[in-house]
Amino acid sequence: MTTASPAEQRPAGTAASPAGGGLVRAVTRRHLPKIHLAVVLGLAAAAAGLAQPVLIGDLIDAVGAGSGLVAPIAFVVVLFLADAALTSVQAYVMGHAGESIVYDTRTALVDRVLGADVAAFGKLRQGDVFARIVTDTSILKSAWSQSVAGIVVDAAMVVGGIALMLVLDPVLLGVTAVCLTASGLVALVLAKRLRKAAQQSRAITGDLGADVQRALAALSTVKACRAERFEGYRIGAVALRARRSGVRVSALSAMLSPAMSVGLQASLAAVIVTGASRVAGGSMTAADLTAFVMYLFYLVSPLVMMLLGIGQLQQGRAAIGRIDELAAIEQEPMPAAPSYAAQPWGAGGMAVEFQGVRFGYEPGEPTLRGVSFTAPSQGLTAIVGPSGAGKTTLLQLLMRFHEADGGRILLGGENIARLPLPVLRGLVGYVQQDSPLLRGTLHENLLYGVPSATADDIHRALWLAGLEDVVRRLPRGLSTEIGDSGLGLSGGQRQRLAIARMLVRRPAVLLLDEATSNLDSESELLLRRSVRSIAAECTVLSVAHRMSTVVDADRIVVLERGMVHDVGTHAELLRTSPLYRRLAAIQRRDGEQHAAPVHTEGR
Ligand SMILES: Nc1ncnc2c1ncn2[C@@H]1O[C@H](COP(=O)(O)OP(=O)(O)OP(=O)(O)O)[C@@H](O)[C@H]1O
Repeated sequence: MTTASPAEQRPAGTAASPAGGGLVRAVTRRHLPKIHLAVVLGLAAAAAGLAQPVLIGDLIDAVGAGSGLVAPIAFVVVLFLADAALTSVQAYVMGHAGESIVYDTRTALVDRVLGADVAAFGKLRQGDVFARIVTDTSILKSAWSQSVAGIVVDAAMVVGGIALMLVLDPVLLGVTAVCLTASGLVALVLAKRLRKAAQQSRAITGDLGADVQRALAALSTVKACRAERFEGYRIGAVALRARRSGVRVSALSAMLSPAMSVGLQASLAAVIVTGASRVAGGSMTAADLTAFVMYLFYLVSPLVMMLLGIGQLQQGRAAIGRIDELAAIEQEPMPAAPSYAAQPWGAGGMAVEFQGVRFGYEPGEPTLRGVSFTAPSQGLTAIVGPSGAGKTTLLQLLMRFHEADGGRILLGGENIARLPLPVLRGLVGYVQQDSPLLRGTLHENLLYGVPSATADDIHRALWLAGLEDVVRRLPRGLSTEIGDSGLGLSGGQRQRLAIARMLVRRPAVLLLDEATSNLDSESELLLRRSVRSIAAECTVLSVAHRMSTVVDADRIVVLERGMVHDVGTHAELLRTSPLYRRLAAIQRRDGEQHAAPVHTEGR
């Protein structure tokens, strides 16, 4: 086993991917060459487009003068073709850049979320996180990369067009400018509102994702409580808010381009009337008027596109804000190159020692108030106590999901605060309450996180967890598919599979959190045997729910209100610990009615 020094560990809040500076900006910077190429291609296409009215004006002059038409026609055709080719290549390059930005942002965001500090992640709504990773990032393509490049090209087209119109006839340009300025101001106001509406819409979409995820994650509970309609109405209400805000965004977007079109149509009417009188008065040629009107038409598309692009950019900025916010989530301290080699089978366990450990989830509200006890390097140590005593919290501190506020936790004599996280989590296996199984085969579940595990590792883990016979009886064996949450397996089988999955990793210490809460008597007996076998191989620290599992333990730690009350064997504690006797009595009384947990609701 090699370990990295704390200095090599990445401090919380900083990571390989930038958080504070804005993830999207950093990712976009990586793809700037492609965006620049797209802009250059777009500008070349714009130049080809802008030259067309001049050449068509020349063609009209040539027709009027009766001179040769072959060269002017050839120029116009070449420009048309060049314009079309440049535009399509530009669209492809831009699309490629957009997809690459979306891909890089998604993968970086997933890394940030997977590497997040457990407490920081716990404060987020999972559906909203999902919406940010999947939906908000998809907006980046159209609303960020494409619109930025599009705006640059369209703006160049507009500026170029206006310059050429100025050369052709400044008076007509003045008439055009008055009409366009009025509609431009309206468009700017609309764009501002659009940004606000888009921000709201993105936030409501996040709420919707969070609510749908909440209902789906607890579908059985929803059905058991006959709350389908309630959830339907609740989600429907958020969906209605999403619809309303989406409609508002669509309405504002829809008003943007007509606002400009009205200005253009008014300009066109004014230019034709003014231009016709200037041609009649001899101060302008018919060819110049034709070219001017063509420029006006040429301006329509880039102007409208530019305004649409600004609208999209506003929507994109709302998404970028949400993405950057998620990317800034606090990170666990991970070494740059995690290193851990699994223990060989039979290598034995590691002693776990809590020395005056203090911890509170909230400041001023201590959950653990100086916990001290030792779990020897082999055998089963059970932790019992009333509900809310802090049993699960103890295990989570040992996994370093949270950092202790005071005291030390030693693993094999080493302070776990000094162990790199991958090493610590390689040494300690944690089977939490309702350990989720993953959609896929039994085999995939067992190999989860340890693709290098051998067939021997798997068989030994299955044997220790008492699952060998169960798997042998399945027609498809380890290739049997299990659904989300392990649908298709009994509660006991699910739990033992979760334990086997941890055992494949060959941990030195196995933490079982209320691993027998779901089991019937037969499954529980099987599991008790398994735990005994496992305890012969490594340290087992088990938050026990039932007296029957505690009776076997080599050592029982009785926890109450965040403090160790007593430590001993079952027989010793029955003699010496009033609290333990009381817990046992409650369990016995309940057990006569039905097999119930060993803990009581806090006192
Ligand atoms: N993420 C959290 N944020 C804030 N408080 C928490 C959090 N998790 C647990 N607590 C609180 O910490 C206390 C100890 O919780 P813990 O889950 O460790 O108790 P426990 O002994 O395992 O209880 P049980 O037997 O009911 O599972 C409880 O008062 C609980 O409400």
